[in-house]
Amino acid sequence: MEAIVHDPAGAVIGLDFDGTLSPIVPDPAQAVIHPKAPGVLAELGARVGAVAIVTGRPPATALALGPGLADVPGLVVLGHYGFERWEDGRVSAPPPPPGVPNAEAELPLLLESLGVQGVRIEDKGRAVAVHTRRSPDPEGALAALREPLAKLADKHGLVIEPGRMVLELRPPGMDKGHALGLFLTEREARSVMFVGDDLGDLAAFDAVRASGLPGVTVCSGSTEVTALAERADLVVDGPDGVVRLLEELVSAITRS
Ligand SMILES: O=P(O)(O)OC[C@H]1O[C@H](O[C@H]2O[C@H](CO)[C@@H](O)[C@H](O)[C@H]2O)[C@H](O)[C@@H](O)[C@@H]1O
Repeated sequence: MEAIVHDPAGAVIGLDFDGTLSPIVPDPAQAVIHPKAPGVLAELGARVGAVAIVTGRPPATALALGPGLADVPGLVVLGHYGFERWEDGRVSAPPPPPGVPNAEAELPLLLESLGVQGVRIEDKGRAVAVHTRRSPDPEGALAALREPLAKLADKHGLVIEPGRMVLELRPPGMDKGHALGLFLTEREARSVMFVGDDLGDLAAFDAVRASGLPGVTVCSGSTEVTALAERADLVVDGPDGVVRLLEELVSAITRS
């Protein structure tokens, strides 16, 4: 943290979206960014080298669920685990993989045959997520789906990304660690902080360590996922705690 405060122009601040900047809610479409997050990110964006949101969401969705984010100075959104990039109002991305619509077409019949209740499909364009949070038995449904969805993903050249009451079928070849590592190199970062809450963020924690830069990994803590807290330098209390930490960081940079 000291390196970030003393040389903010060299710092990259990476943040996950759901569970980190946006509190977890039952319906993914109803998620909304913490009301104080866009403001504090704007303060930060004006002071550090770069602020990047690294998320499993498509960038357009993260921006729609985060009104005000588009005004954060220099913000970059690395969405779809890094496959899609939003910057200066423009999205760049490789062509969408054909495996996703094919797998998605098979999902309704597969879910029916498994008899799991209350499971929701989220069409994400270049990925498809199967959510169990609103099932009567979210953990049980997740366990019942793990193997059949892994087989379906494999059949269509996709991989499974596990998360908080969700299994996502997405193309291989990218993760948050790779995305963050490339971004740190591109920006010639001299320090880094990454904040996340879910299993997909572990790769970004690894990228912080692998960069060899002075870096800090922060877990947006929850009772749902404990693996991240065990690996983090710092654990804060969910999105409220993340916002407080960012406010403290802005104050420390301003004072120094
Ligand atoms: O990388 P992230 O920004 O953390 O995105 C990961 C997934 O987040 C979303 O699902 C999660 O948040 C939902 C809304 O709070 C919640 O209902 C769900 O249980 C969580 O898993 C999103 O819907 C997925 O597409 C993202 O991949």
